[in-house]
Amino acid sequence: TKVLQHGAHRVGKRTDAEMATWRGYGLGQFIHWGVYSLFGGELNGNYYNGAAEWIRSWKDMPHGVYDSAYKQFNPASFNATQWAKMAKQMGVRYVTFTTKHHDGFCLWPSKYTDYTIANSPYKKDIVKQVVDAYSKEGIDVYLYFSVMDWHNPDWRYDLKTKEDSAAFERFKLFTKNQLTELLQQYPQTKGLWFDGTWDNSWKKSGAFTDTLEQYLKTLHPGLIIGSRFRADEFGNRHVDANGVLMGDYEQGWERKIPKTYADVHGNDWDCVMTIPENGWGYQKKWLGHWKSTNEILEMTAQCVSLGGNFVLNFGPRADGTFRPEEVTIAKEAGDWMKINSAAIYNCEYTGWEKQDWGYYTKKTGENKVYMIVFNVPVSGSLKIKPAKNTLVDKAYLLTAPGKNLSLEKLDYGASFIHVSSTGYKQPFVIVLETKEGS
Ligand SMILES: C[C@@H]1N[C@@H](C#Cc2ccccc2)[C@H](O)[C@@H]1O
Repeated sequence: TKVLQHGAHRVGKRTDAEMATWRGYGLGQFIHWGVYSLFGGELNGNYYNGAAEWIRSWKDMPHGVYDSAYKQFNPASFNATQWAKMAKQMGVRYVTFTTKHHDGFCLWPSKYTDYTIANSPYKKDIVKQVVDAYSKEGIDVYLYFSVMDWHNPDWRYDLKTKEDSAAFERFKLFTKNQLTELLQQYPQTKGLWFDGTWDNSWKKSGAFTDTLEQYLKTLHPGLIIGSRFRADEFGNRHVDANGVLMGDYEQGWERKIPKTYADVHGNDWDCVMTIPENGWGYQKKWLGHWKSTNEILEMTAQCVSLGGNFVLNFGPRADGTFRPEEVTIAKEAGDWMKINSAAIYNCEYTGWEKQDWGYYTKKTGENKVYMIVFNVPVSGSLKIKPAKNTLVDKAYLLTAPGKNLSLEKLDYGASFIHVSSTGYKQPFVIVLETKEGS
């Protein structure tokens, strides 16, 4: 292993209370909202075929048109309390909200640029309203912050000249100042979700990213920052030159979910996911397939079964309203969570052999394993194979705790649980009460 000055400063998971809370969230919400929401992926009747929040980078989008659009940003229907109540009803336990995306527009009245909500017709501090409303509903708030800032003239993709370096020094100070004001003005914030850190300029600033992360954590003890923030002194991101994760959790699962537990390398992690195939900001047209509630519930179960959290993105319209599809998904997912959240909240990876019917989760610190069943075979026989030295005492539907299901012992430590083979409209949960033994 190499001796690194600016690699990971901890091997293994954080063991403090704040991180234990994060680990148990299970389900979260992402919200992408900003100037890009005004366009919804469209300009003059033509549709941008990329992610709508990247429309400023579209060759058909004159930068002047985009950069003056904030003068139309005036979300008359924005109601942070309604957003927070929709999220509460859905059963999310944390929200990640865009304070500033790649375009550089700040949804808080930053002192360090004029390109902020304070100079829009709306004027009011959106970040404050979101932080206050979600915190009031008991939902923890994390602030998304894009380091890459297309609006700031000192931003550089690479550092090739002395001028580049001089400009980027100014940019690094600007970034530190903005992060300081976010943490000081919104102290309820539990963590920062960084993005736009993939360019050479940032990869060449490993020492700075290390110092800045330590500064932010001193300013805000317990702060949670994922692996997308740092670079080590060799420009490695996420994991340092010794292969050790830099950050409090693995933050690479964007629109993808690990297949096996081995894929997460024993780290904490979350998956952030769009409802359409791609696109985080509001899109007038959802291109291609978009996920049903049952697909979203399956992704949630899959993530929790592998020790992670699932974070679903919503892209409100410029006026502050959500698409009907998003409202429906939040309601339907929430109705399922109301009945079944015991199998999602404060649950972890069981280590039991994965079966085709669905996913196992395990309540942290309890002798309870949950089967979240998505695929009942035509036989109606659900095979289970508990981990070594684990016996199943009894099995019952989460919704019918008093009625034990029949457990038929098989060879090799396996058993069948027999259920009806038809009539399921949505996933259901079976509780296995376990004890040690062979
Ligand atoms: C959380 C998501 N990260 C951002 C991105 C990206 C990206 C950048 C380069 C190549 C592919 C995807 C998206 O705009 C959204 O904010």
